[in-house]
Amino acid sequence: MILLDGIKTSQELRTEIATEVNNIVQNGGKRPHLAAVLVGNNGASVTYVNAKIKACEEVGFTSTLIKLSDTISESELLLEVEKLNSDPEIDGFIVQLPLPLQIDEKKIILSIRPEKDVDGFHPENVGRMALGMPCFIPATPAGIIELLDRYNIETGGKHCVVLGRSHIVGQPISLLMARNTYPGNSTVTLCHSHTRHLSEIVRTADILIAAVGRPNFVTADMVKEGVVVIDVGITRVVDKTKKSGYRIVGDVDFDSVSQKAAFITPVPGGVGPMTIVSLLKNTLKAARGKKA
Ligand SMILES: NC(=O)C1=CN([C@@H]2O[C@H](COP(=O)(O)OP(=O)(O)OC[C@H]3O[C@@H](n4cnc5c(N)ncnc54)[C@H](OP(=O)(O)O)[C@@H]3O)[C@@H](O)[C@H]2O)C=CC1
Ligand SMILES: Nc1nc(=O)c2c([nH]1)NC[C@@H]1CN(c3ccc(C(=O)N[C@@H](CCC(=O)O)C(=O)O)cc3)C=[N+]21
Repeated sequence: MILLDGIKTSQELRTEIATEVNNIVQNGGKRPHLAAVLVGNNGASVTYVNAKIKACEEVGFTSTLIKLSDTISESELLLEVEKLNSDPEIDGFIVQLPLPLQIDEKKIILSIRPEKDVDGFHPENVGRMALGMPCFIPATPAGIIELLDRYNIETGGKHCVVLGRSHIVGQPISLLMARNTYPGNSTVTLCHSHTRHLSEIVRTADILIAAVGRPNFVTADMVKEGVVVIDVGITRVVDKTKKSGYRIVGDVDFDSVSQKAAFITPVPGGVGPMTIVSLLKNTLKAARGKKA
């Protein structure tokens, strides 16, 4: 079994990005600038946004964190987005999801300028991705593709089973695995809560991408020998032995599944760090795009 090490791989990528930032600055260019909007103080969201800001500092980006109250109205948040849209200093920005119930996420996503939409959530970017046109690919699927690529994992002609059809993970990774470039050219089956005979389908997977958000959902009896396993799931479970009071559990029962897998991502330390570095890559691309 080979561990798909997201910490090591993302560190390599961060070093590459930092080198490019240095080149830009030495040639008189401006540092890429990412802004993140955080509404409220949901524990996981605070952790992720802080991790994104820290990653920006590491590669030499400028970053701005905009913290807003969870009682903010939709129109107030739309105004914040508009400010970022029209601020020439900002190359790209994200609005951390989920948002409070009084705010319609779709409206917010639609209001983001596609050229600054480094999350790749705007319909223009989603449509472009589906058509294989230049776009921002959402960070989590982009990170998975990068990991497969860096470990030279064969994907052509393989059966890739995706668990979960969310717009931020399951749906885009299904499209990417099916497209006609490497990594891709897989035969994709997309499963969700209405899928029948899910275990039987998973057992036929050469590549399994799990994004359901249910701890230890995939067990060893459900996978075949030699499977490549990408575990996207992140669930916090109470653990009093930890200083934080919780530990993070993936969608895959790592201890048993890793005994049958050829490659597997750990949780934490797999897809998560790749997501963050992919956001940096998108921001670098946004910064470059403006010059062209
Ligand atoms: N590592 C990273 O960078 C990231 C990790 N995550 C994590 O990935 C997980 C998934 O997140 P996200 O994609 O936002 O998921 P959502 O919660 O939006 O969607 C979950 C999907 O799983 C499906 N599902 C749920 N239960 C079952 C079941 N019993 N059988 C089959 N399908 C099921 C749902 O089906 P249906 O559509 O029918 O409801 C849905 O499509 C979470 O743990 C999240 O924290 C998310 C983003 C990034
Ligand atoms: N607009 C928006 N864009 C997102 O990209 C987005 C979002 N909203 N909302 C939530 C999900 C989730 N997500 C993660 C990012 C990093 C880790 C990550 O770094 N995970 C670490 C562990 C972090 C921890 O300690 O909790 C790891 O897996 O090693 C996890 C999850 C981005 N998302």
